[in-house]
Amino acid sequence: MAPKIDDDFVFTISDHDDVSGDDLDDPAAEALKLAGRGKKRKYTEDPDVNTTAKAALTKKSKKDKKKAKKGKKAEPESEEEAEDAEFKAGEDVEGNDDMASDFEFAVGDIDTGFVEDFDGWGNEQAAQAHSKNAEKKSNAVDLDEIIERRRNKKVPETKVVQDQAEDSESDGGFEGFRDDDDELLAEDGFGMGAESDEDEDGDAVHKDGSGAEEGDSDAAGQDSDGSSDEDSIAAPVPHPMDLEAGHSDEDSEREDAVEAKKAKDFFAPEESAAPNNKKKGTKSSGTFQSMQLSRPILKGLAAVGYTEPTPIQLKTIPIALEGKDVVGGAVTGSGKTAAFVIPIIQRLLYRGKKIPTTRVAIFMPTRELAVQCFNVAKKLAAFTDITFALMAGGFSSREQEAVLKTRPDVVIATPGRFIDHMRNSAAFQVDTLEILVLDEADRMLEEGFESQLSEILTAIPKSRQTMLFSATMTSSVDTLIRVGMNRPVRLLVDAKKQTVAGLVQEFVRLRPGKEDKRLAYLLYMCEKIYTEKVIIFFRQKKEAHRVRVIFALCGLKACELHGNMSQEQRIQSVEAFRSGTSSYMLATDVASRGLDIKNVSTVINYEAPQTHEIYLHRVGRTARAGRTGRACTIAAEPDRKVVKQAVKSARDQGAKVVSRQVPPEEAETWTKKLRDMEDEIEEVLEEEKEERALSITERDLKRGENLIAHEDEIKARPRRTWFESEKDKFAAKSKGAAELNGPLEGVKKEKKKLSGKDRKKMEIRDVRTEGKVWKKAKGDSTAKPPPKGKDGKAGKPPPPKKFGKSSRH
Ligand SMILES: Nc1ncnc2c1ncn2[C@@H]1O[C@H](COP(=O)(O)OP(=O)(O)OP(=O)(O)O)[C@@H](O)[C@H]1O
Repeated sequence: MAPKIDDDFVFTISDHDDVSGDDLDDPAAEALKLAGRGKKRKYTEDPDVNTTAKAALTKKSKKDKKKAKKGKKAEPESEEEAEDAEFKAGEDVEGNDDMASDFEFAVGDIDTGFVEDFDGWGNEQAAQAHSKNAEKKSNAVDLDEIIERRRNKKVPETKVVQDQAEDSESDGGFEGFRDDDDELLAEDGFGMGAESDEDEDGDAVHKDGSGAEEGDSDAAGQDSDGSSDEDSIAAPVPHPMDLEAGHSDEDSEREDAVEAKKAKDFFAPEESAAPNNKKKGTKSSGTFQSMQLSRPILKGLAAVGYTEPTPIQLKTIPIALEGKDVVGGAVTGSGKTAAFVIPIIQRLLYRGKKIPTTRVAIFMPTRELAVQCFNVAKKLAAFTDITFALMAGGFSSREQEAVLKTRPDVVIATPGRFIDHMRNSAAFQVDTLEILVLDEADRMLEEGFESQLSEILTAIPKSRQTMLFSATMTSSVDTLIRVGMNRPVRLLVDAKKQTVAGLVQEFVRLRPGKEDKRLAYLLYMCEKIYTEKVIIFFRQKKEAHRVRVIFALCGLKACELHGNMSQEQRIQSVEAFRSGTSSYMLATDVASRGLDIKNVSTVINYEAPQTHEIYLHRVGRTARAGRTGRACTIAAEPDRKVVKQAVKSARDQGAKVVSRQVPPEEAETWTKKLRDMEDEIEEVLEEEKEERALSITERDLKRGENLIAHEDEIKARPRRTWFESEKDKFAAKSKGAAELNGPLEGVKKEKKKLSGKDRKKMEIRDVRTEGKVWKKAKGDSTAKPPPKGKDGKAGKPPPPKKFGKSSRH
């Protein structure tokens, strides 16, 4: 795989990066090239592309930074520093990734031991490590600093904005959340009467499928600089259900019957799966104590405050303890992580200890989730001798390699980094794996991860135990078969209740013609109603960033979380939000799954997500673990279908659904404020862009210097191999995003065959050009270099691998 850094992102409609498409064969040469073109990049860099200057600047003092700005060379202060920066430069070059490729964390930075306030992140040390100072150091461009500087410079102009904010507060006063704001929704989910003229119009528009795909600009990798108000309008998109036009009820009934037959053959019946458990009767089997868990585990559970198992834990643990394959589904925040971690720990207590062996691999789709799971697992196993390793992108490969040498019992990984180690870390053998877990499994089985999973599944033993979990677990047998499971037991808890009981779902309707009020609505709600622990989801990174600027100008404390940020920035953001330093987290769907932050009071969908599944994951960030919470979706006409689905499913389970009205005068006030702020917003964005370009130039310069100084050493290093080229990865991401977000504009409404062009694209993706492979044990088929051609260059690559279909099926 090409850059090691973003191989494992959850790609949203907005997470397509600008990729060069170049496979970098020679890191040193490429770095020198980069250094040489530093100046050019200054003008070509997208401002939204992350602040990659961190690597060179990480170890630099602020003084150095200023010097560099004046055009002076920034000398490393010590040999160690030079070596460190040089090493990072080398890593960066391999990745060639302007999206945060150049900063790596030591695992120790986030492996924070034990904290009192357990929230899955275990991040007290992280908080220290990423104190304000550290934040300044790592953020090449500090948005708050820019705004502060501007404030100091232009006191009178800023005062206008502040005065207006004060006015609005005194006008309306702080209302907080009032129940009388709510009114029960009508069937269409908009609370306005399903039969009104406007609704009919709206439907007509939707049925026509008219409307441009504005929101998809990122998906096409065209995240242009020119933000406009229009960008904030949710892009009308054809709903995936529309695309299945032509499917009659009869067809789907037939399909259901076929699927039911397949399921009957594929899954083991749940009742017979855990006979021991059944015999015990419900009362005694309702506790952790009755599950025959060992004392160290019970102590671990007590330490984290888990007194009673949640329903999914109650169902899963006894079956998983028997070594059976499991497909588990339960609503968000219902404790799925512990449901697979507890039986793993219990089983490992009885492992042979003479030869340390890596026996378990747990896969997560994002780095944050890998970190989160790592911390939960360590906490639960605190009273055992079981060892864990975190192998997520964005952290130091070398540190991970060192940990792998100790053969940790459990490896918690993102697939991309796992493959990287499979190929390049001599110490890492995967043929000893006995248990495989895919968390957020439906996502992991989507196309973006297909080729990665394929490679992993062909390399690990077929005789393993396999467990799959997700809140929106697919039950498509055809999909599950690809994982090579052995008569899995399907454990669904509250499968029909797709959201938790404590969640109130709220919808704000953007009537036709008022779409440009979206941001005004958001600001009104954030200033007056939802003021603490609010996650706001955006479809586009660019929009999330722009709104962050606006929030900062309005004095609302916000942080961002999306794929344009380095790993360090992402962790800082989550920490700032968790600790309350930031009241609002402006995120893309990179944060929609799994993230477990305590006491998130509200999730706001700035634009409705494009599928019901994504809606469920997003709103699942609040009302977790039996708590209450609100989800508020600003929805326009094109979102009608997703809103309808959400309302229907909420009603079916008797959950509260309300409609919120934004007072027109408030919307007007904010619209005017935003209009007045327009110039300033653009200026801040421009200033930020300039600072970023400067930082990138500095970094490239520094990289070039380091490479010249350490050229021999760098060239002497063995070359790493990557799973996919940038192009391959981009193609896979596009497919993943299409799967996640629904098809793009122009996709025909009926299921279509692959065009020649599409087929070619897929072939290109599958036929990967691999570099030289090194350091791998004999007999490892994945490590064989491609045969050389006549000219001595790498010859035809091996044929693409298929999913590891088990012979058991
Ligand atoms: N038995 C338990 N008792 C009390 N709290 C628990 C228990 N099990 C899990 N929790 C808490 O519930 C919260 C949600 O757990 P977890 O993150 O595993 O949910 P999830 O089902 O994986 O959610 P998602 O679908 O969003 O990934 C966590 O804060 C966790 O600490």
